[in-house]
Amino acid sequence: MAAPVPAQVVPAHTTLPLLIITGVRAVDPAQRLDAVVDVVMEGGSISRIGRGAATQDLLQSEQAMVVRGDGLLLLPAFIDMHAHLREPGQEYKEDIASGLAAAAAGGFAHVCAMPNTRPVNDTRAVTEAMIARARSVGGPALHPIGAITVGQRGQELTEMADLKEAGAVGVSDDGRCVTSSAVMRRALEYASTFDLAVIQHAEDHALTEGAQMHEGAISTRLGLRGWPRVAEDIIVARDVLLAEATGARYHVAHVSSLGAVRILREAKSRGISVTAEVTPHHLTLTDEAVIGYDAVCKVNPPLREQADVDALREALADGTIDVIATDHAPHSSLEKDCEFVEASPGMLGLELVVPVLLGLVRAGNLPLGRVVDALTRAPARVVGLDAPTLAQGARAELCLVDPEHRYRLDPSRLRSKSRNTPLLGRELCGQVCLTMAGGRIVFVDPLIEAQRSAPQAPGGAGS
Ligand SMILES: NC(=O)N[C@@H](CC(=O)O)C(=O)O
Ligand SMILES: [Zn+2]
Repeated sequence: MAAPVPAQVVPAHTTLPLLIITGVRAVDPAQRLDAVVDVVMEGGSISRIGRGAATQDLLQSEQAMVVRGDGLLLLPAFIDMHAHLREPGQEYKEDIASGLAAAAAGGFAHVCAMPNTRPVNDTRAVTEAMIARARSVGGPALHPIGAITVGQRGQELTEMADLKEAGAVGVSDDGRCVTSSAVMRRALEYASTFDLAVIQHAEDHALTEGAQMHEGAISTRLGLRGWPRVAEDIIVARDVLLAEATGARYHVAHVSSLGAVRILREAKSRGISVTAEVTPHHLTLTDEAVIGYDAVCKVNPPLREQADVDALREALADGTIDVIATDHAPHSSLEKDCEFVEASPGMLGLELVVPVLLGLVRAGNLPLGRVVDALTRAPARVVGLDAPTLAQGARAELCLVDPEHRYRLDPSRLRSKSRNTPLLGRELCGQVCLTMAGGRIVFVDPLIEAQRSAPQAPGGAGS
């Protein structure tokens, strides 16, 4: 049955008329799905999913491209609600094209771009320019996040109505904290009239002046100025009170401390409208990584202690932390191959999410379904996007992953323009083989393509 329908014409990149993935383990928390199925995509949408969905007729169709899914995982494509793509203004670190290429290679169909660009994205013009640039590039969709305050200077609110109309999906002064309680209160009130999430970079700057890393035994030993946990906790506590007082939606970026987790848990139990995100690096690394003064491990907020890592994992597992976001923060060798105290904070994230998080799943720290939810439905709710899903009829936005593929991370593999990750040269396990966004293929791993594109049925290799 089910003869192939004529392919719809979809602009840019590739939409295969008939793409079939057979016998793949599909995990989609939106449908409570975790089963081995066939998935049939026609004209960029999922037309059939289930056991035996790939009928002989379909498999033998002239147009069919068949991928054997045995041993692979099929997931809804991810949304990153926190990435720094550096365009406009710092294209030597990253630009929208390289950032979106990195996102596609990482399994993402949607990327939210933080506004700490040059100029700051605090106007309709910058928001529109970023979206236009991303459309011309193709690939994953870009959703700008506008600034909360003009120039991210923490004083005067931006024209949020304009930003929203231009396509911004949230507001943040990320990189800087909105430290004034009065400004934060007005920001929450104003943003809530447009249903924009206010995303806080929680750092009491008065407590972090000159800070290089987490404040603790290791910072003392290394003689580096520390950023104490309480600098994060104070802001989260204050903002929770402001969210309660205003009834507005509040989101904490890159939570790193066990104190912030405790405050968030209590706030949620009292029904306050707060959400939070954690990065893969804060889920896996501690301040011990800084011991060799390697600037690649300098990041804001800083890598903390094992007790914080444990609290973050637990919070993500129980839903106190909603979202996994990369905080992809590319920097060139100019900002990183220098004295630790001179280096800029930040590390890459987009291309490393799958191996890092599968490591946690494999070690029994987090269930796979929760990880997928935190990369899809949870961020979709915060920024108001439709979450990718593997449901029948849905536009194909998915990623195919080889969870057992082992490799050493070679810098030449990275699509990002920058190289600032402590994982370079490390052995990783887990590789994205294929990403689809907006119904189109936006990434195919060349190695895996060669291994897997052999047609299964006569006349099967459509192109
Ligand atoms: N995370 C970082 O260490 N750096 C970010 C800013 C930020 O997210 O605070 C950057 O833009 O480089
Ligand atoms: Zn930040």
